[in-house]
Amino acid sequence: MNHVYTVENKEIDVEIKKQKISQHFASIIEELGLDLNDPSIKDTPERVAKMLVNETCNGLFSNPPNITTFPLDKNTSRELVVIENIPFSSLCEHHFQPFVGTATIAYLPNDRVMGLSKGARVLDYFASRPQIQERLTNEVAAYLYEQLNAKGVFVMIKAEHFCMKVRGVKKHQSATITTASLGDIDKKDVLSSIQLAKMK
Ligand SMILES: Nc1nc2c(ncn2[C@@H]2O[C@H](COP(=O)(O)OP(=O)(O)OP(=O)(O)O)[C@@H](O)[C@H]2O)c(=O)[nH]1
Ligand SMILES: [Zn+2]
Repeated sequence: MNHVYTVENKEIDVEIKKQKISQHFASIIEELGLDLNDPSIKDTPERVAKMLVNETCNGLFSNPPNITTFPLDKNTSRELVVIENIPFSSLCEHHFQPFVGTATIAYLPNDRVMGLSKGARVLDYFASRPQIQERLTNEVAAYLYEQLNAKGVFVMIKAEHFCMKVRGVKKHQSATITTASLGDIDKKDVLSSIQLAKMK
């Protein structure tokens, strides 16, 4: 297996990255006064490094997914496509605590439609890096807008931040909603589509 990836023209050896992060995290554990020889803790530096590189920060060490698209023919709707309630988790760059929620992705096709799963793949890719929610919202919208050659793209994210739940202000119930609209799309049309679909 090749462990060297080229991201934005930079070669990254993820195995070396994991080793270095593991060493740094071992220092943090030691500094906290915990026993690195404890059988339950001894592999924690490696576990944390593996989690960061392979999972929660993997978007820093990999390239964005390819988007499968299909040409629009004369029998295919050219109207708004809305994919709602896509769950995700990401990492707040201020405290390295998770933020967790759902996204709604909508686009107005131009000449192609997107494979439906690809919106969720793009969300997961950009979510896998430390950041703020506003940037995540905009990155997902910008990537889809460019890749789909869409008339317009709208992304809405609703998330709970653990940095606000388990520490700091400790506001367990609050959620943050962020939106990004690019091109020719009216967020009111997206929201009324969602409302219409809920009507019995
Ligand atoms: N805009 C934005 N702010 C965020 C996000 N995630 C965390 N924050 C905020 O970033 C701010 C960092 O503030 P600081 O004052 O530097 O950090 P702090 O002293 O730990 O702040 P408290 O969380 O209030 O204890 C906090 O208000 C967080 O709630 C995000 O996704 N978007
Ligand atoms: Zn946060």
